Amino acid sequence: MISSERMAMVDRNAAALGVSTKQLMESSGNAVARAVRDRVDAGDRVHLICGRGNNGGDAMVAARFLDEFEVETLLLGRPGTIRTDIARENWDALVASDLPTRSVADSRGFDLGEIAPDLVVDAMLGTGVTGALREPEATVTRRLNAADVPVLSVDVPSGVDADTGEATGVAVDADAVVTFHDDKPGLTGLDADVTVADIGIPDAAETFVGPGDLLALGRDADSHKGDNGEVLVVGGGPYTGAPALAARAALRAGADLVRVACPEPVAREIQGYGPDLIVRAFDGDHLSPRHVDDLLDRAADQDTVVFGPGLGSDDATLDAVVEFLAGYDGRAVVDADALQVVPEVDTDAELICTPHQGELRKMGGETARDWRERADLVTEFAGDMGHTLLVKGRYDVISDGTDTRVGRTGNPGMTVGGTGDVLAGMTGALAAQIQSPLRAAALAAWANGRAGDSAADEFGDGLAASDLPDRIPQALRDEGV
Ligand SMILES: NC(=O)C1=CN([C@@H]2O[C@H](COP(=O)(O)OP(=O)(O)OC[C@H]3O[C@@H](n4cnc5c(N)ncnc54)[C@H](O)[C@@H]3O)[C@@H](O)[C@H]2O)[C@H](O)CC1
Ligand SMILES: [K+]
Repeated sequence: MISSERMAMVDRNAAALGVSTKQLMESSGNAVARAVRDRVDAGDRVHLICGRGNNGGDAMVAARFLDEFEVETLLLGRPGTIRTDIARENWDALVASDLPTRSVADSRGFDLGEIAPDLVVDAMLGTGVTGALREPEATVTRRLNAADVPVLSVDVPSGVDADTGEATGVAVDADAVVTFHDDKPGLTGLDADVTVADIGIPDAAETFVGPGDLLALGRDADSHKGDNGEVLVVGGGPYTGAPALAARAALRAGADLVRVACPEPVAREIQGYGPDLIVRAFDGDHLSPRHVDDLLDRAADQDTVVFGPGLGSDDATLDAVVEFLAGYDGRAVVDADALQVVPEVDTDAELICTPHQGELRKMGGETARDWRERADLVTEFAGDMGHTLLVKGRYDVISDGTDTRVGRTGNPGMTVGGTGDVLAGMTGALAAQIQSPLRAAALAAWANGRAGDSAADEFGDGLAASDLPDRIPQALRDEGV
């Protein structure tokens, strides 16, 4: 089962792996042809009704595979209004091959003819539908539903929302649907005969985080201050640089406001990093239980809290972590020394834990050399814990116990101290902007590795964690393939 949002990410990841959307359309069209052959006999009449998007494109490909039938390909709209290159190229190929095509500017030109065809292929719209069907699709749909002709829908019956199965307006009442790659939630309730066709998308497009996962980071143009998240970093103690690295990474990953709660000596140092960070010191030189109530107040109106960079593992500090998590019910990234107490804490918080493999074992998790084995172990442990895990390694494994992704970016130079703080800060910022903790953590792992790869291009194994934050914006851009 796959959502249309996730399908778009997987499409993009497939393209980045070298399997272009045009190749996927060719496979989709071939799958449509196979579904046609399952329903009608050689010599029968088949009408393909095409929209102006890639759903239409699928049927334009299918038309090349259906020589044994009497096929007509009908485009709803003028060829110049076909919206994608790959659909238009397939339309042009039909015209150039002198295969029977017709295009109608509106529904007046649409009729099923005196003798209705033996099968109509509905390729007007698929996952690209928005709102109630407009003209000419609406009238064509009504005529189709009124006619007594078998209908095979491509990917989704036109007008039906692939995720919900609902239709805002009219929708094609399909007898059969051939959908691609994986079943769609909106198809389960339909009384149509649904076939799922494999269209050659490599599993890697789903398993490995790629540029498609950036689609989770939709940035609406009119977002204003506070929309892209407020992050509180709680860190510092024996280590002063860690909270600053995490905070700068959060800023560079698009958080609007980043506050740092840290011991006084650390605050003085971070103040030196300039005006971008709002620093709130707490007394003493390490986090203790007496600080927890005030921290819970401050955390209450933040989108995410990044807990742990540089806190150290003093007993009082770990007690404070337990008390904070027991009293916190928001979203938090937990990193470094704070991680070891997570399994014992009963919390309503939505946690993203970012251990390396040593810290995972300290939490009671198991790890393995082979990343596939590690992925299974991490998935199981995340499920047991009820939190999202991002386990860092040559291959990062990210899981919420149900879905699991693997990050393959990064390089050995990143074992230098501090890259984990950058990752924690970026995870906090993305988790403040993306609803799914798993998607936020997967994107953070992938972008952190890309920032590290960019730093390694320049500094080799001499890269420092402080080289990473400024490379995050580029790492979060899809430079296309
Ligand atoms: N990996 C895959 O699953 C692949 C799927 N493919 C097919 O691509 C479509 C999605 O194509 P897309 O171009 O994004 O959108 P559609 O063709 O579904 O529809 C867009 C088209 O429809 C118009 N439109 C949108 N809403 C309405 C409306 N309410 N009324 C009228 N017209 C509407 C819009 O203007 C566009 O013209 C997917 O379903 C698969 O069939 C690819 O083949 C590749 C791989
Ligand atoms: K369709």
